[in-house]
Amino acid sequence: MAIGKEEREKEAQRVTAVRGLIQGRIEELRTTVDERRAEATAIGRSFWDDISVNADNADDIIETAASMAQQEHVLQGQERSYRHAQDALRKLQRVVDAPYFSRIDFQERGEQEREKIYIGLTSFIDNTTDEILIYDWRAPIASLFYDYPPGPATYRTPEMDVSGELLLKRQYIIKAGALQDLFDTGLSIGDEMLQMMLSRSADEKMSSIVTTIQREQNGIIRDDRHKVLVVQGAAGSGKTSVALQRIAYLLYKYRTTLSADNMILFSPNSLFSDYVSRVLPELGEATMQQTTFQDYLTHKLTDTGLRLEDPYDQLEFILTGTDTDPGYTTRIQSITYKTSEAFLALIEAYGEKLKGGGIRFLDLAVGKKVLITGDELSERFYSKTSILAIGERMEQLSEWILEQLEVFQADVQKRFYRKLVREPKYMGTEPEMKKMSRIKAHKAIAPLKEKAQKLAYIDVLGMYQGIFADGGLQQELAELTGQPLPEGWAAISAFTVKALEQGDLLYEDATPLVYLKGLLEGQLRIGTIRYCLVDEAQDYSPFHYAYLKKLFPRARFTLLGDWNQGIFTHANASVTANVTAGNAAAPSDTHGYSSISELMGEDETETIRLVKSYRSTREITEFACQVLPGGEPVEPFSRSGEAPRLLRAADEHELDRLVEEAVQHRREGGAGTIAIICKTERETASAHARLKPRLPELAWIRKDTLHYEAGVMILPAYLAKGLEFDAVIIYNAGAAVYAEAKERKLFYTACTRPLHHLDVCYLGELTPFLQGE
Ligand SMILES: Nc1ncnc2c1ncn2[C@@H]1O[C@H](COP(=O)(O)OP(=O)(O)OP(=O)(O)O)[C@@H](O)[C@H]1O
Repeated sequence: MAIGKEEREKEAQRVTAVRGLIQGRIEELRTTVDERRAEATAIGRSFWDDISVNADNADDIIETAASMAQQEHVLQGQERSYRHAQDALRKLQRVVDAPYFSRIDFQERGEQEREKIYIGLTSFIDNTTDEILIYDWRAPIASLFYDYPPGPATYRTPEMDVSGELLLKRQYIIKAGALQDLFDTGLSIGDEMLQMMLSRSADEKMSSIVTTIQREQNGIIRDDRHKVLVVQGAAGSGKTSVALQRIAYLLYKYRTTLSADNMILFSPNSLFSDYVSRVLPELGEATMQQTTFQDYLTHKLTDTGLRLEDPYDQLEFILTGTDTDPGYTTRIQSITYKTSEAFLALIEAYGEKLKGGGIRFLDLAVGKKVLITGDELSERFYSKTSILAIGERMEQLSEWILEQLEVFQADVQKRFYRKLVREPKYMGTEPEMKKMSRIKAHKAIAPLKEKAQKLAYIDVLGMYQGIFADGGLQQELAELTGQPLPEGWAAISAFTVKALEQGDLLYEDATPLVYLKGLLEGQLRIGTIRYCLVDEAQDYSPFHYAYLKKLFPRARFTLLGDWNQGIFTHANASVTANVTAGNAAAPSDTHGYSSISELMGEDETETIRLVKSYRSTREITEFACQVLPGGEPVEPFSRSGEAPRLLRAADEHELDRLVEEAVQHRREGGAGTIAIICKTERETASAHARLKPRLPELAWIRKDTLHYEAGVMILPAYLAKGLEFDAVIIYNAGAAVYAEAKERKLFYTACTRPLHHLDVCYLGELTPFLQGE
């Protein structure tokens, strides 16, 4: 129903009035902030003036201490209230130009009056009337807006469920403090508004979806019943958006007990982290710990001196190699086994066995002089039977080593001193010589102390290598786990030992090594993390999940992925089934999430599907879906656009020309971000070299690129994951490039990146994935 002129006027006046009140509050808060800042600084300055410092007798000392504690308390209080006022000010400054975006009218059952609830990014109360002029979108009642069409509706509060009738649902477009448009919505959250949001151009940074969250998304954002939430969401169904809205929601709901430090979000790469970095500040929340699993591994393995491979290089290997390449099959088998739960069980069995013996210790030496031998350390470690965990025993050993090192240091110092005294050329005074010998002794022993503190005297690498080099140990571990060693074990072992000896730590070895290290060092748990969110969850192996669960024992998990885009799981999925027959841990290509739920504990895991895809036009989504017949269901959003174009080239020269023309065409059509997507880094490099003279502005996105700007860019499909562009040009969708099973999902991922336009260029014959094969 159209909204009458009078009603529009009223709404426009309300916007102006509320804005005026917010502006007034902003002014008040500015003054408060200035005052509190001044007070806090003044207290800091006069801190010592107001304290009676007296240390004549015990009573005076106690009094002085009490006085200091009191002053400090006042100071902390002042600082807190200053920060509080500053936060409030920032929040209001952020919303003053668009104070709210929707309204619902709700009549609670048994009540005569309808309540008008205006919803915005942050709540706002009129100080004189105590009326809530704006509700925070995360308030319990606000969920009515996201969950129901007009009619009967219920929302949940911490105490109870509240039912009633939703009488009106209205949306506003407010810009620069003025009402531009408003409309009432019926069924879902205004198709009109959503259409508008989705028709926009892609940005180089992601935006929040707070004004148009859909019901199924809202359920995930607000879920607090499940310990593990697994979301299988189609490409473009809003998984990343939901993850970020959920973080903001949790920070609001548990604001007295939860801070951003208690949460961690694993993103696929730094480029992606940058892409999503604007959403939380836009929602008024502090950004949180955002990391990649690779960063975590690097941090844990800095001291090993090994060259750590990154997952993209591993993927590049998988994609560019073929079964006929020497060592290819072995590496695939190796990856498969090392990412499985079976290998995790083997490492755990190893950890158990080490309680009784077998830990390898390194000698602690200064230059060639060994101070404590590895054997001595081993003897000491295993001399007493202990009920303590390995990590705790290791800590005790570390303390003992540090004590020994103190003794050595004193000894070394004496020797240095004697040497100086005997040295006729040296004419220093006694205190000078003492000081000098102290410094020298400290310098000599300091690296060993650091080693002891970091437990770097454990030969973790040697022990990990032992799993592959020591036949007796292998058999023992296989028996302990009750699982046979995988197919191709001898070749896998030789291959692993060779890589380690060359100083290379392959990606598939990194997590197991860190895990073994954690078992030995006892530093496996990070108890402060209460929420762990994993985006692109399909790219993590069963080993990763088992590891994350141990790493964050107190955390609730939200794992968001699309097993249609599981390009990393190729090696896990296809071969693990053979290797660990009977072991359900390996994600099968289409049901990865069910095995995750087994891993994380079925009773505590809820799996939710998001099938509606919002990113691309209907034509693009339907086009992409033919690539994966029988894949996860995808339902396109009803936004129409131009059909994807198939552009055939007879030779490479023509291919370059076609791509160039497609770029020009899209640019003339107004596309702001245009991505040329290749299969691999190798293909990207050569395509970039050929296209650059034709397109001088072409930007090459690589795995270490930290952010990108609007414009024309070229990148491999696996880096385009999670990102979106106005127009995508597939560089070469020829049968020579995309034909094998392992390339299918990669191709699908590339096709699902555009918002508005997709051009599929190809050389010679078209990929069978688009010919219904
Ligand atoms: N409720 C919504 N309202 C407005 N836009 C939405 C909504 N849900 C998703 N979108 C938009 O759809 C696009 C895809 O969202 P997002 O990147 O979160 O999806 P995804 O499931 O993580 O995608 P993929 O797995 O393909 O990377 C984004 O532009 C996002 O803003």
